[in-house]
Amino acid sequence: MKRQDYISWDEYFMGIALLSAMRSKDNNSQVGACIVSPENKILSLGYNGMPIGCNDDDMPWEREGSDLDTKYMYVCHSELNAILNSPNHDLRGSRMYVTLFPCNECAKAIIQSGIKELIYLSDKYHDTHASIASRRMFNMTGVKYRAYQPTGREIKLDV
Ligand SMILES: O=c1[nH]c(=O)n([C@H]2C[C@H](O)[C@@H](COP(=O)(O)O)O2)cc1CO
Ligand SMILES: [Zn+2]
Repeated sequence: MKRQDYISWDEYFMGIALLSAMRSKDNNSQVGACIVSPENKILSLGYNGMPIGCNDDDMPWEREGSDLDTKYMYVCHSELNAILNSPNHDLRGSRMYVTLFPCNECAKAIIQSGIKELIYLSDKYHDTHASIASRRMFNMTGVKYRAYQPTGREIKLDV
């Protein structure tokens, strides 16, 4: 009989999204994304970070202050990074695992790239206009979205 204690596809890909998030330099929100084909092959990964060539040590990571001195002006969201990192750029019909529900800007990129399903972990900005706008666009365009169902399984990495 086959082994029964294996992790599901959802646990596998959300786990990889969480691992990707651990690369983030953001001290408040670490976000990771994993894009997967209908055949369950990983197409791309991303996490929130500064654009390539912008030195992490020279960029602001603050949340407050004058616009130009906050991270928001510069940081590239995990979802956009995952979309832009995909080698062949054909994401039609794929699904995205992301550790935080996407903002409206990422929602636009998700829709335009043909991603058809979104599985998210945290929804901590559920009531913000950005999240409301994302849901509005997903509903209109038929992009399915669902909250990841935690299994309670602890996955420990000791490397
Ligand atoms: O969908 C998202 N994807 C994503 O990568 N981010 C990033 C941008 C910032 O680095 C951080 C949000 O910062 P904060 O939670 O401190 O406002 O998370 C934020 C969102 C949603 O706000
Ligand atoms: Zn975003």
